[in-house]
Amino acid sequence: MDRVRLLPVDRLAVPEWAKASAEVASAGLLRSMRAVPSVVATIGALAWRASRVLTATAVVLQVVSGAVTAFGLLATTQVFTALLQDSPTPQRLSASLPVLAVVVAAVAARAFLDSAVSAVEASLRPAVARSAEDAVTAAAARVSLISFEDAEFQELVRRASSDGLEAIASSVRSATQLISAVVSMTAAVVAAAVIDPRLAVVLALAAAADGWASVRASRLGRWHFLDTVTRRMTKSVVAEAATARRFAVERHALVLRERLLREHRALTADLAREETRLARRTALVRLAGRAVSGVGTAAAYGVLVLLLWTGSLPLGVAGTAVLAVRAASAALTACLRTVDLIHESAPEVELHARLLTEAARRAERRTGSTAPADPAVIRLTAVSFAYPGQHRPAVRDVDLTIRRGQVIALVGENGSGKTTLAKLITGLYPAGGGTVHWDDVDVAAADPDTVHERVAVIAQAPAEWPMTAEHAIRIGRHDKRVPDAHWHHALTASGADEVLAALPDGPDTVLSRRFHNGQDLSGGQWQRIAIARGIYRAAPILVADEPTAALDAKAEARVFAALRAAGTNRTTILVTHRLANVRTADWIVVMDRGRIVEQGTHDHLHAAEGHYHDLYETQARAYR
Ligand SMILES: Nc1ncnc2c1ncn2[C@@H]1O[C@H](COP(=O)(O)OP(=O)(O)OP(=O)(O)O)[C@@H](O)[C@H]1O
Repeated sequence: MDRVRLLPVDRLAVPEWAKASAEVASAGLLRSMRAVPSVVATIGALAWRASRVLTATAVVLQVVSGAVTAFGLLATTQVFTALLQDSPTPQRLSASLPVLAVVVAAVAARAFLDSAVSAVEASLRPAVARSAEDAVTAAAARVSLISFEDAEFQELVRRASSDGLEAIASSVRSATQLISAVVSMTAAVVAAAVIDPRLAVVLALAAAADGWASVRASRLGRWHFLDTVTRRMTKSVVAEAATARRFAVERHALVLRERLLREHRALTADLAREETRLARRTALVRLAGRAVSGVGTAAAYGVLVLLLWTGSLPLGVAGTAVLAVRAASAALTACLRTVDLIHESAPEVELHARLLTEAARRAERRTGSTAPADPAVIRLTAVSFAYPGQHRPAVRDVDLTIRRGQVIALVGENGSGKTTLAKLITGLYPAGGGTVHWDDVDVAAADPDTVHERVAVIAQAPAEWPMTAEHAIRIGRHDKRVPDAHWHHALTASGADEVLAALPDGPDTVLSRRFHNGQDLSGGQWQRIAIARGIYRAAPILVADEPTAALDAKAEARVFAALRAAGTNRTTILVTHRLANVRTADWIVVMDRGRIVEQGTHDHLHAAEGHYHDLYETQARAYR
């Protein structure tokens, strides 16, 4: 069997987000504890916002529960003291009965309060999750368009909406458990200290070892996660390549299925071996923890016996001490575990606040200034633009004037900056340097919605809107009633009329294969729908970015005729490599490596025998 490696697993770098786990894995208990207040505060604030009543109820129940526990323990001392009196048994029993009833009532109350806390937490968790999810979705939806080009921000959105929300939901439980454990422990320690302060020391001894073992085991789990994270990611990439629809045709045609399966199996076996190794090491650590804990508990009881022996602790009090030791031990172990869990989820919980802050910074600002409804002149002055995280500008030092009603063609080689320039002209992307004016309004200072209202875009890779065919066309003007003359024009000019006629339910056909009666379209059919959507939007500025790349010759001719026929009502920015179609454009702008290298009419540029002439002649030769 060949050892298939489509990805160089051993050389893949651990992603940035996973590195936070290394920090958690190497942290000591004190560092873990320092992470707790901020997580508990974040969760508390989210809970308070989600439901004040439930949050307040949870806190009150926890405090009452602690008070009842302490009270119960103190009352137990009375029971023991009554039982251990120097008198006949029936008398001792009857003397202890009233306090015994109090102890039983305290135990019952504690059980009831614990259930109530669980019930409140069960209602609070989904409420917090819902409110956090709503905040994340709203924040991510309201950012400016350019934010979607920023890979780091996109990664933050992705992680805050998956890992972040999960961590918040689980931290609600951890925070409740931590508070519960702290309250129980405080109750036991307070009760012990009231009886005899030396007992408080005894309690700490007994609980420490078990807590150490549980923290150590979870550290092992985290190192294991770091060791295997790139292999897990590779496995999921391979699984996707082996099963996802978007790879299906090439997967079959390239006869890749068995290779992918073999790689998937090899990775799965490798990870399974690591899991087994981890399970073995964890079991050993837990065993060691139990052993040390046993010694700790023995030491605690030893101290108790010593106190009894020396007569410095009455027998009745010692009985209560045993109960307090057990309660505190369980509470301290739970406490350490939850501290560890909270520290572990801290980086993910923190994503929530980070996303909200970052999204607020990137939110489309409202300036109150309105873009002109139908600009007569669009003027770019020394415009430059670099994509987020890129040093090299995609567009540099562009000066350009466009007049209403013109068809402007942007031409040039792949990557020369045509699409980017079209987005700058239409105010979809903000200029990094220089200015874009629509009449006398600086587009950067106008409310983005008022700018977008004036623009229709036929994108290079149009969105395949998963809705009915009719709505996929109407979506840019859903306030208008169809059918009207404009609707028919959009359908016939784009050739979408033929697409609708061929669909099983016509315009009502759902364009998504996720639904049983849904339908997918061919590339050219999707493009016709996108062109119809662009024309139907009837905006004063239309950007058509490679609108006919997937169209047949007849449909292409129809579309270009329609774009040219828009007349003085519409300014059209046409990005295309089909130079035969730009001959009739009013103005041709030739781009090379982000700069405008030539501009003019076809005749003028062709006669100049420069860059445009070369591009044009190369294509024309192929037809001659
Ligand atoms: N989202 C992005 N992030 C980073 N760089 C980008 C992004 N989109 C485009 N670029 C870069 O910006 C430059 C201009 O790209 P643009 O898409 O404007 O070119 P184009 O002329 O429209 O190309 P094509 O003819 O291939 O469509 C290219 O170097 C490209 O690699």
